[in-house]
Amino acid sequence: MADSPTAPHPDLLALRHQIDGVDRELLALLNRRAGLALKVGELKKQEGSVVFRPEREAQVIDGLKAANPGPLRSESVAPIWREIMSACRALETPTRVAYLGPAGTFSEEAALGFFGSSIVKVPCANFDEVLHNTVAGSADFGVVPVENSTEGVVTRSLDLFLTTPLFIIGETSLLVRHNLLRRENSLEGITAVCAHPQALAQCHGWLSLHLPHAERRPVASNAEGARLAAADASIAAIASERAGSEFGLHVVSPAIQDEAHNRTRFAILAHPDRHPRPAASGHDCTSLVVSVANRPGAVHDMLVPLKKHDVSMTRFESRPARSGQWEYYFYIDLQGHPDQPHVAAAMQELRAVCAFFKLLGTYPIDVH
Ligand SMILES: O=C(O)C(=O)C[C@]1(C(=O)O)C=C[C@@H](O)C=C1
Repeated sequence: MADSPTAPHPDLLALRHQIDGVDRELLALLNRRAGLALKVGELKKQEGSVVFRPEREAQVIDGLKAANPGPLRSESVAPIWREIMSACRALETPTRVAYLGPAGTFSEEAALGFFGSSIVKVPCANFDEVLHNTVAGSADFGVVPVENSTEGVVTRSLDLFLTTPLFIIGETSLLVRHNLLRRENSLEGITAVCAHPQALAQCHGWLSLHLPHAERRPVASNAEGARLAAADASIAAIASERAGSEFGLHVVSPAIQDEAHNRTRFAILAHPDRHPRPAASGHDCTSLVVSVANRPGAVHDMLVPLKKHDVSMTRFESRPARSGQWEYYFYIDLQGHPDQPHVAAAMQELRAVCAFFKLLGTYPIDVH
């Protein structure tokens, strides 16, 4: 039953009074924490070391999740402390993050989810520009999508990894819900649907069923599609709810992606000259790209060191080397950190059997 505006229940008033008291205590504690982070920041400045430590943040969250007595849900712990640490980090130094813009993209959501909202946003026109800004130093970190659970790898990102001097220092994954957005709250009269090619592909089944005659028009980002839909009532966009409110559009149909559990995984990149490789956190992933000679058994030989040293492979992806010789690059994720002797030994032996070997990064596994 709805609250009566005139006579709130006396117990409700008493409970709210207690909540106000707890909030004041929390605020005092958060400020005490912020004061300590400021001191850490001073120390780091003296030592000339970097502020953002993904492995430390992962350990803080892991530790709190393990210690959480409830009733606060365990999955609430990570987002709350990510925001707290984001605010503390911002007191130490600004964190400039490049991602595929404009406002309202899933890349922006991934950047905010990973770094928290106390960041300086550097929205970019495409993935190449994200990497360029991060290499040039106009951003401290770059965020790019790597793979989607429905559509597979984001090929442009993997191809860029091959040559970039940047290093992967973190990962984050996002549940991607696509919505059909439009100025009018109806499906009538839609002549074109504008979205990023990945989003169009992830909603292929729904579009064929509900808008079979509408043109599917690929654009640079979903937010760009939303911008076009805001300017023309005959255009619909596929984008997040956030993009919808950003551009004043109706959610005509929510969650139109063909897979209910459609997730996209993003890599967080930094320049190794300005950011050290994250130390081992205890739950780490190491990403490599390798190639082997085009001869029988070469791929098998590549896997032998991993089996020998008991290193799990969590991902194995191939991309054509574009040599015209049916040669491939293999993108491999290993469980563990090169500071662990068995991982180091496996990597050393793997390197010896590879024609090409590049360490893409080592980073804490995403914690939810
Ligand atoms: O422990 C540190 O190194 C800090 O700077 C503090 C803190 C935090 O708020 O807990 C903030 C930023 C770092 O990324 C890690 C942790």
